[in-house]
Parts: sequence; structure tokens; C-alpha cells
Amino acid sequence: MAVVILITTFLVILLTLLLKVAYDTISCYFLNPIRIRKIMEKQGVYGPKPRFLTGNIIDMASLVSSAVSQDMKSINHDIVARLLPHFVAWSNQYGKRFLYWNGIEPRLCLTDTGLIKEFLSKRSLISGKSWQQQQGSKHFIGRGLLMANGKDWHHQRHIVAPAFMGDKLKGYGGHMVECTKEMVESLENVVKCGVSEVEIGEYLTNLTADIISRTEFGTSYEKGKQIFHLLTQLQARCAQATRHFWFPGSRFFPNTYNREIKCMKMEVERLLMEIIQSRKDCVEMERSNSYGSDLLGILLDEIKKEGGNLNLQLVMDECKTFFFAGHETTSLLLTWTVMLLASNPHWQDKVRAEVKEVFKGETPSVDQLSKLTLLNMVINESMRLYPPATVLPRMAFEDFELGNLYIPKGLSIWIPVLAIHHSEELWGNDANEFNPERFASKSFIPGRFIPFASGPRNCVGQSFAMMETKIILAILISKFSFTISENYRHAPVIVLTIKPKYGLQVCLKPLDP
Ligand code: HEM
Repeated sequence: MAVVILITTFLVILLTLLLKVAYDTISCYFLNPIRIRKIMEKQGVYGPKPRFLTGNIIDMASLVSSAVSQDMKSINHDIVARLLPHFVAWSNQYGKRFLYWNGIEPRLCLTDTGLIKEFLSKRSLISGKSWQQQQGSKHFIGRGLLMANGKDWHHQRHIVAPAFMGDKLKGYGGHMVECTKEMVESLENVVKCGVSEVEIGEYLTNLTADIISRTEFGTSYEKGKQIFHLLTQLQARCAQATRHFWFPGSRFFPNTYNREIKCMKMEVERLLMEIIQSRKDCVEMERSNSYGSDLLGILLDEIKKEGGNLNLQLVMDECKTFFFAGHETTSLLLTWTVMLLASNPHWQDKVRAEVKEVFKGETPSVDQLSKLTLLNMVINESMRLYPPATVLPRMAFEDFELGNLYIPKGLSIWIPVLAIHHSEELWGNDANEFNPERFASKSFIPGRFIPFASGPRNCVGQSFAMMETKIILAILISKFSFTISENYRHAPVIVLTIKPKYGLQVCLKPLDP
């Protein structure tokens, strides 16, 4: 009798579990999408018809691949139709607000600057990164700050933010100058050998990687090189895997992509663990009495605190997040700014004169950076035309109201930063032209210039990135004049961030000291 009761109980539990899984699957793939679509249609928000499971991913991929199939004929900044052709097609057809589907994830395109400001400033705890975003980046970022949500995000932000503020931030200036001088020296050596044309993007990528390695983790780029290389490969492999295996459960298949991803991830974590362990050893062997005041030191200190929920895995995820978020974005900002200055010699001369006036031939100091008004205007204009982060997707974790819109739980808000930055309605008829003068006045319409997002969940490294960009450009422009090489082909593409497809070839001419 007891055996029968046991088996019956077991079968009831199993059946309940199976029913729950079946209900969750049906709800996730059918009921919820239908519910959200109906809610949005009732509010007059329509969009392209989604396909089963893939939503509009295939339409988007085919629009993008045909738009970028050819290089641009000249250096022209009218790039929205090239990089976000789906945005152009759907906003023309369905209006400014439309709904499209990234697989089974419904996304509401939002371009209304008032609503964007309200959303980013007031809804950071009840919106965040979707499961799909987290899955797509979990191997190269993990659960670090960029992908954390709710209370976890709040806690992590609270821990890392001090590493990017006040005196700590100022203290990084010396490293930034030192690393830039090394890059300038290697450029000077190349030019001395008779090579005047360089692909400057590569130098700038290595430089920003070197800076983040030294300032945040106390290791040189040479040592961190392997980690960067593996993380970049890992990121590319993950992007390929999501394109090839989008169906449910495919991440568990033992295919070549998944095997390679697993191996690379293990290797990255092994190398990171070596850096962490050597820092811990120094304290344990009493060679040092603290873990250090950089980001890694702050994170290791936090592990020791009672009640803190940081562990070694999260420290590694945070390291990966900062390696990832902290160098490519800045190197791309630098690359596009050099392209704009090289193709606008008048502005190059003006900025060089300003740098000379402020630093009088001396090494740039952090305290004087705020005097570089023209350089600041050029950098802003560069981020407006080529914002490294082209879109901001955030998912609603609760139902809420946004202006006159009702946003249901499970809907992602998709902010097309690139399109907003190029909107003629917001920036005037010359929206696609390089005109730094537009940043001469400090009064902006909130929500229309958002290269670093805005509100509590904006870029935590914003001041770090601006300081770094100004130091590097100030040194570079005082040492060289640069022009665009005839080998440069203007072909911006989006691979997570906006990149020049074939790099940026410039001709360098050393200036008299
Ligand atoms: C020009 C350079 C940069 C640009 C344009 C940029 C842009 C952004 C944007 C748009 C976000 C919001 C992303 C989202 O929520 O989806 C973001 C977040 C973030 N950025 Fe940056 N970033 C830059 C440089 C940096 C640097 C240098 C660091 C670190 C040293 C950094 C670390 C982060 C982190 C950790 C987050 C996540 C913040 C959070 O969710 O609380 N970024 N960045």
C-alpha cells in the first residue's frame, strides 16, 4: 500500500511539473506575445508581422545585409538607412512608435525624447536587461554590472561606482598619459622607418586596452593581451552561435560552436584567476596590506565584507564586463574622431591651436582638461554622428505607465540612439553634417543626445572615457597632423558597436616639438 501511495505521489508531482513546463512554454512562446501584441495594438502601436519563433530577425538580417553590402561612395555621415534599415522601413510604414519581434521578445521602438528621458531616469529598477540579452552575452560578460538587474544591479553599481569618481578618477590620468606616450613613440618609430600610412584604429584599440588593464586591474596590456584576444574571439563566436542556433534549447547542443565557446570561456577564467590570485597572494604573504585601490582591489575587498553577496565568480564576471565595456567603446570614439578631424582639416587646426594654448607644450594635466572647449565639442559631435552604442534595449519587468502609453511586463523598450542622433526634426537640416558648433551652447533638449544613456543606469565609465579621450587626442594632435589615406574606404558597420569595416587608414606627419 505504502509503495502505491509513494508511486502515486511521485506521478502526481511529475505530472504537475510537466504541466507547469508545458504551460510556461506555451505562455512564453504563444500567450504572452499575443497578449502584448493586443495591448499595444489597442494603443495604436503596430508593426511588421512576426514569424513563428524567429519574429522579425530574418527580415532585419536581410535588410541589414543588403544595406551594408556595398561601401559608401564618399565620406558621408548619412548612415541611418545603412545601419538601421529596419528602423527606417518600419518607422515609415508604421509611424514613430512601432512594435517588432526579436525572436519571441517584443520590442517597442521609442524615439520620443520626453518619454525616453522619463523612462531612463525613473524606471531603472523595474526595467533592465532581458533574458535574451543576458544569454547572448553570458559567456563574455556573465552576471557583471552591464547585464545585472534589480537589486543585484543596484548593489554592484554601488560597489564599483567609487572607482570612477573624484580623486580616484583623477589618479588614472598619469597612467593614461604614460600609455599614450608609448603609443606615440611607436607611431614615431613607424614613421621614421618611412611608413607614413597607418591603420590607426588598431593602435587605438591596443591603447585603450592597455589603459583599462593598468588602471582597473593593475596589469599591463601585454599581460592582459591573451585575455583580450580570447574575449574578442569569444564575443565573435557567441554572435555567430546566436545567428545559427536561435531555436529553444540550442545552447545545450554539443555542437562545434558550443564546445569552442566553453573552452575559450574556461581559458579566460583561468587567466583572470591567475591575476586575482597573485593579488590575493600579495596580501596573504603580507607583501602588501591591501588589495589595492583600483577596481579589482575594491572588488576583492568587498568579498571579505560580511553580508556582501560578491563571490569570486562575480569578480571574474565584473573583470570581463569592464574589459569588454571599457575599451572598445572608447577606442571607437577615438577612431571616428580621428576620421572626422582628418577629413576636416580646419577643425583639426583649431583643436591643435587650443591644445597648444592650454598646455603650452607641456604634458596634459587632468585639471586643465576642462579648458579644452573645442575638443569637447568635437568629441560630442563625433559621438552624435557615430555613437559607439547604437541602440539601448531595456525590458519592462512590471506593468507601468509611460506618458500616455501603458507598458506591459515583458515588453522591451528599444531606443535607437543612432536614429535619434541623426534626426533632422531634432537637430535641423544639417543633422548628417559634421558641425561641432552645435555643441557650443550647453542647453540641450533632454533625451536627444544619449551616447552614454542617461539616468541612474547610465554609463558608469562616462567620466573615465571622456578624460581618456581628451588626453589621448590632445597628445596625438600635438605630435602629428593627419589626413585620410586614399586607401580608406568609408564603410561603417555594426558589430555590437559601430566600426569602420576595413579600419581607418590615415597618413601621419610628425609636427615639430
Ligand atoms: C566612449 C566610450 C563609452 C560609451 C559611448 C559608453 C556607452 C555606454 C552606454 C550607452 C551604456 C548603457 C548600456 C545599456 O544600458 O544598455 C554603458 C554602460 C556601461 N558602461 Fe559604458 N561607454 C563607454 C565607455 C565606458 C568605459 C571606459 C567603461 C569602464 C571603464 C564603461 C563601463 C560601462 C559599464 C560597466 C556599463 C554598465 C552600467 C550599468 O548598467 O549600470 N563604459 N556605456
